[in-house]
Amino acid sequence: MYIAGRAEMQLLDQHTMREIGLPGVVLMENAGAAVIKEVMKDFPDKKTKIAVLAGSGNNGGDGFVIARRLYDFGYDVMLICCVEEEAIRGDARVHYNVYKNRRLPTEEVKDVQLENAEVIIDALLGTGLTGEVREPFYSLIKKINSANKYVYAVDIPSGVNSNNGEVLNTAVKADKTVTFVLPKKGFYLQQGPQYVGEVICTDISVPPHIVEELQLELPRLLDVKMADAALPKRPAHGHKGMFGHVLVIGGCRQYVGAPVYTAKAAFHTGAGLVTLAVPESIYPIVAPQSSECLFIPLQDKDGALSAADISQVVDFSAFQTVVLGPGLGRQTDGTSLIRHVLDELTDQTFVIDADGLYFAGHLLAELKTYKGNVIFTPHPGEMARLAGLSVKEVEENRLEVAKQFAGAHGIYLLLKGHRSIITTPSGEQWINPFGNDALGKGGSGDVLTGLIASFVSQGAEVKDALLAACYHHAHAAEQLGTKWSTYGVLPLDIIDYVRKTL
Ligand SMILES: NC(=O)C1=CN([C@@H]2O[C@H](COP(=O)(O)OP(=O)(O)OC[C@H]3O[C@@H](n4cnc5c(N)ncnc54)[C@H](O)[C@@H]3O)[C@@H](O)[C@H]2O)[C@@H](O)CC1
Ligand SMILES: [K+]
Repeated sequence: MYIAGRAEMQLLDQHTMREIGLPGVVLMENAGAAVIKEVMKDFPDKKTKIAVLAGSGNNGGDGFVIARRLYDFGYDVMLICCVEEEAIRGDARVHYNVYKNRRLPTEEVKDVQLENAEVIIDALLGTGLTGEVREPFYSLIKKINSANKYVYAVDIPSGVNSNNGEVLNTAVKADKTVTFVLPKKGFYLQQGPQYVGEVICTDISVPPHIVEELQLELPRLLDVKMADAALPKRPAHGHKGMFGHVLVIGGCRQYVGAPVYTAKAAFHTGAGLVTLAVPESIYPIVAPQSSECLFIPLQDKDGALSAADISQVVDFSAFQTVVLGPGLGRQTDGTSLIRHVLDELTDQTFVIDADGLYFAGHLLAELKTYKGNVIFTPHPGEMARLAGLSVKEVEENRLEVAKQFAGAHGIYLLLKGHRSIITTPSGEQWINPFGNDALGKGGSGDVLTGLIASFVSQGAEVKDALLAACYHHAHAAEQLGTKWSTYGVLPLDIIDYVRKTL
């Protein structure tokens, strides 16, 4: 499914109204009907007291439809029209008039008693929000959030920017957001995820194929079906040679576990063979922890990898996927190391992670001319460094920064963080809506890198490997977080869960 921002939603709505000829008031009626369908499913008892708060724009217009239809189904409704009648215009005014012509009751804003309601429906502000939330909405949103009731957001929680998820001063904290046509980008960016609750995307008769017709380049939402289709297929007659050989280069005296997590994640999820190339001083510690792997101890200098001997010691032609970076540290001459590796690679997929990215920033031109696929997996801090931006700038423009960087340097980019973004060199993008704080722990990223390498080695296209890896990594965190708690899930638990549920 695609996700859209304000301008794209306006394009889709306008196209449906102007080119197709379906009037806006019909779309609004459908939008209201879609919301009450959800409410009636969740609260079948008609005695439920429901407060609908409506603003002046089309989001408010949806609110008038919702209140009318809930009355007609026999619910105990309180419509609070939060603006002066004269401010309501266009399609919203049509539905306001319909509501009034039906002689249905409205309540004054000053009399709002949300304590009496069991359910609150927020139809104050939708995709038309600009700037900080102003009065009277600011105070109303505060009231909604402190009322401690079940809250539905109509299209988007009021106060959340639909383009980038920014919440400037306040926003409704919804339990469920019933959104129209497509989920909004803001649900998955910046503060947005903290406000949307469960997202239900509904059809209001805007034809879904017009995204392609209008040639809109929209990011997509990663879903289970996509992740399933993206998993590499394993023929029953497959042998270890068919499932690929992953090389993991990394580790230093300080970070012994990181390369182990990457290697285990790769091997335990189907790679045929995994070799760990680590500094020889930590080899005696690493080897007993990962006896399923092959080893190449490399020269080291003060407990970190020395680049000097890698070309002589490693036969790179044996590997389908090379990972560089987990636990590498910054004491090594990482730039030379990457250069040596690049000299030896022919067309293997090259995954650069963690401190590998610290050095890779100096070699973007060389990486661009490399024949094989290159994958970068930065977190926002690493992304900021690579792109020459602040973390704030990255976080405020995650989709744009990722697209620009991947395109300019010809790499596949996984921009990590809550709601990771996958970008191909040609600019296709997916947002991963799964995952939780169980992944907020050292080692999680190393596991994710191992999953990516594993799936590439088993024959998945790079984009598919990224989709499958992100989904399974995040899904494991959600499942284990529910089964236990998000406090105690460890990187090895993630590997074990993915291993058992692929
Ligand atoms: N035909 C359409 O365009 C459809 C639109 N729909 C609804 O319409 C919404 C978009 O409608 P609009 O574009 O009219 O915009 P909104 O209804 O989201 O907001 C516009 C109104 O909010 C006020 N406003 C904007 N920023 C504010 C701020 N920071 N503080 C206080 N007030 C502020 C504006 O003055 C204006 O009155 C969608 O989110 C959706 O709910 C649906 O009814 C489906 C069809
Ligand atoms: K809203």
